[in-house]
Amino acid sequence: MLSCSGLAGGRGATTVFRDIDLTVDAGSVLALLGPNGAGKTTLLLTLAGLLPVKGGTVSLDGKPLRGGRPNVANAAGVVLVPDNRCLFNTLTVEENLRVATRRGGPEPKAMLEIFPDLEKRWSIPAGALSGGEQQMLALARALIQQPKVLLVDELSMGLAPLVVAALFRTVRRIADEHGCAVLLVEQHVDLALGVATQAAVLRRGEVVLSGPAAELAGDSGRLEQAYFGAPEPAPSR
Ligand SMILES: Nc1ncnc2c1ncn2[C@@H]1O[C@H](COP(=O)(O)OP(=O)(O)OP(=O)(O)O)[C@@H](O)[C@H]1O
Repeated sequence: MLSCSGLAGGRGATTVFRDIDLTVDAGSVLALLGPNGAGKTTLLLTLAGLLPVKGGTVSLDGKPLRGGRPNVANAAGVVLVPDNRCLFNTLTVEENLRVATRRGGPEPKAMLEIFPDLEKRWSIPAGALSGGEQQMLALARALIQQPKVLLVDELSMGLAPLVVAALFRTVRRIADEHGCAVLLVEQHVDLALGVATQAAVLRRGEVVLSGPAAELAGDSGRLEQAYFGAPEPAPSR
């Protein structure tokens, strides 16, 4: 459903990633892994239209998606859950959802089906929620927009592993039940591979390893090498 080919992007005059070929099918989760500074967030922001495309193409359902236009990407069904959540902290849970509703789309209450824990927090400001609840709200605010493609950046940041595991199960449910193509940027490699269909490792702006998530989960050696590069040869005496 979402694919990019030969994609290059970056910040200002700096190219951060290049030659990226990725496809995420409807109903599947692609875990985008890699060390700090590899370019994962920059790639997500580019797919969301928040940073310009410097080369290559992005397409959605086979149709080209013009780069550098967040409103165009969003209207086409690409929705970003940013790593800092970007909630309206002084608005209530319900109000945060209401500002994201679409004409003819679901009402805020419909989100309780998949996020039942938000019900007891319905009328309090988003800024007063726990980190896990805020992340639920950020996901619910994305889901209410009926995304075709969900771009999720470091859902786990600052959260306890048990909370992260529950959130990841919800992400998988969103892919399964809503048919979204999900691109999940994550540092918790094991948790991400546990819910992903496919995975790719980005290092220094290039995809250095990709394949079925279950296959990569069982091959820590290849993953480690993709993260850190080939070991230096031992110095000869
Ligand atoms: N606002 C910015 N202005 C200029 N360069 C930036 C900016 N943000 C990030 N960069 C640079 O872009 C490169 C890729 O950063 P990016 O945040 O995309 O990596 P990442 O893989 O998401 O890493 P992390 O896991 O640490 O968030 C890095 O070299 C970083 O220094």
